[in-house]
Amino acid sequence: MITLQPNRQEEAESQINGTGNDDMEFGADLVFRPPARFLVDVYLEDEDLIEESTTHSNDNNTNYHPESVGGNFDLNWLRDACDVIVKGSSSQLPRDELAMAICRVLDSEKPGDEIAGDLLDLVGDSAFETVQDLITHRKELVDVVHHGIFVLKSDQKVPGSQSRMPSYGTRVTVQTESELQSDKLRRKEGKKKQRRGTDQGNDNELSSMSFSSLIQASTVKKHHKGYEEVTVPPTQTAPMKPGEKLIEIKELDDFAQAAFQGYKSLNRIQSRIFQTTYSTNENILVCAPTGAGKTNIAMISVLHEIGQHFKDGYLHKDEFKIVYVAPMKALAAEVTRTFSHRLAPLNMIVKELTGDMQLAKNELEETQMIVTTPEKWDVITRKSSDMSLSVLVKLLIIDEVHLLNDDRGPVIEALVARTLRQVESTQSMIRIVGLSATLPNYMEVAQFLRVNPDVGLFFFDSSYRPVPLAQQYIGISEPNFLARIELQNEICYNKVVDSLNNGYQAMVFVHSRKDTGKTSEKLVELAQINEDLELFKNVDCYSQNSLLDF
Ligand SMILES: Nc1ncnc2c1ncn2[C@@H]1O[C@H](COP(=O)(O)OP(=O)(O)OP(=O)(O)O)[C@@H](O)[C@H]1O
Repeated sequence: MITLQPNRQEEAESQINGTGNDDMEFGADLVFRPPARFLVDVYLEDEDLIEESTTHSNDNNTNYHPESVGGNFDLNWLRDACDVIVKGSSSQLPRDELAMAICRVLDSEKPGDEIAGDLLDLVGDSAFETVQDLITHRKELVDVVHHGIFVLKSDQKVPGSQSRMPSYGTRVTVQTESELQSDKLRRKEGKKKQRRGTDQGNDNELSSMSFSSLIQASTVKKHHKGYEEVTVPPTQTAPMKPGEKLIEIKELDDFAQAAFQGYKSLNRIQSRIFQTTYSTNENILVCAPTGAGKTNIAMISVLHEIGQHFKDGYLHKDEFKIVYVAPMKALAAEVTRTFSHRLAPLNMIVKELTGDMQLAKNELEETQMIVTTPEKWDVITRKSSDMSLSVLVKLLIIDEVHLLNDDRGPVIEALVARTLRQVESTQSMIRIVGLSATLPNYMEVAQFLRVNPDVGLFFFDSSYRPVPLAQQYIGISEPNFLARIELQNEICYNKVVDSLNNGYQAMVFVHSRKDTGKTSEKLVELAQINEDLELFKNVDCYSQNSLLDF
């Protein structure tokens, strides 16, 4: 049985990211609980193989729709969904025509509730659940469509570049009933748009493209001799919302500005969480992609705590302690350095307390911010005999809280539980700030940290990355060991050269010190053979090691 119920995560996300219920897209608050799923094994570049490897558990049953592979709602998922619909005869259009028509509807400027009708017209009532998915994942799909258009357009701009799709013979314009229907639909959409006087932009581009070229352009898998390359395109940056602005450092209190020397403004994520983090005592959980600037979020919460103890222009340092739990000793050392340096103008003493760095009793007393690891803080707080330290803790920052799901989870869980018990038994306030990478179950983690999801939960997906991230994965299938290493070095060399030619730098990580020497020798050898040595010269600093010194 299919159950539709309000999706708490979507609901929370819309609140979190600042869209009120009024702006919520139709269907965004509904979650699909799937019936028994069937698997779709997708091989991206080879059409024949796709046909062979796409398996359905029940071809006669049209009342189901494909689950996304690995949670990705991309053009491959759309093609599979259309395949199911076409096989179930609920659409007159052939699969790719249907997929393209859906792309055009999704890419239109209409709001969610309006496109629902258009989508149902296209796919038929029996594919209602697919329409739900299309609306819920509209942004992801539109992003890949735009990426495909971009790739196709840039291919066309390269002089002499060949079309990615082979062309077969002459085009014959014999139209079937379904093609006529598709043309009619396109004309209807065009007329509607013209009437509205809207810019046809991508829509025109989409009309002149075939779905197969679009899917190829946004293809994630390429097959080369001896290896495969999987490309994950970058997620488009979420546009600024109306009224959204970056908070300038000069707007902060004077003492807070001292900790942000060298910064001009908070970034988007920091600006979004600023009010709750700096002006309230709410527990917070921030889930954001790597490199999003979570250290500064911790800093804002530290500054809030400092602000609480600034009285008559004097910081009452003996009234409070801040504990920062970092997942590893090396990170604890780095955090200690950063905070120590940045909080020095406020006379704050920041010390590391880990297995490597012990603190004497008097050192602990004069420290305001303790940077520790989960295990160390667990040991310290377990000693109920010595509560003098923990009673002074007013702020507990837990970095990388997603490790709750890891081996270290039970330790983090224990220290959070102990903190919460202390809050209850002493009726004193200890604010908890959780920082994490993007978590799928952020609602549960928020609940565990006693974060009010309406106020203190902030979830930012990869569209909020300050620098969009494109990823390429290469899998070498060459079975012979030596040939594999040879090929690996060649691929590495080509990637490095591409990067340097584009004006970027490149960093190569290998497994061991020995491999470092070997790999750099190989890169130099290849640079000599290809007469690329100039590219590897370190023009900025001759004295430092360059690849050619190896
Ligand atoms: N407001 C800002 N303005 C300019 N640069 C910033 C700002 N905030 C952070 N950065 C820079 O962004 C980079 C990433 O920040 P940070 O290391 O805090 O990210 P993170 O989210 O903690 O990443 P990770 O998940 O890898 O730990 C750093 O180089 C930092 O100096």
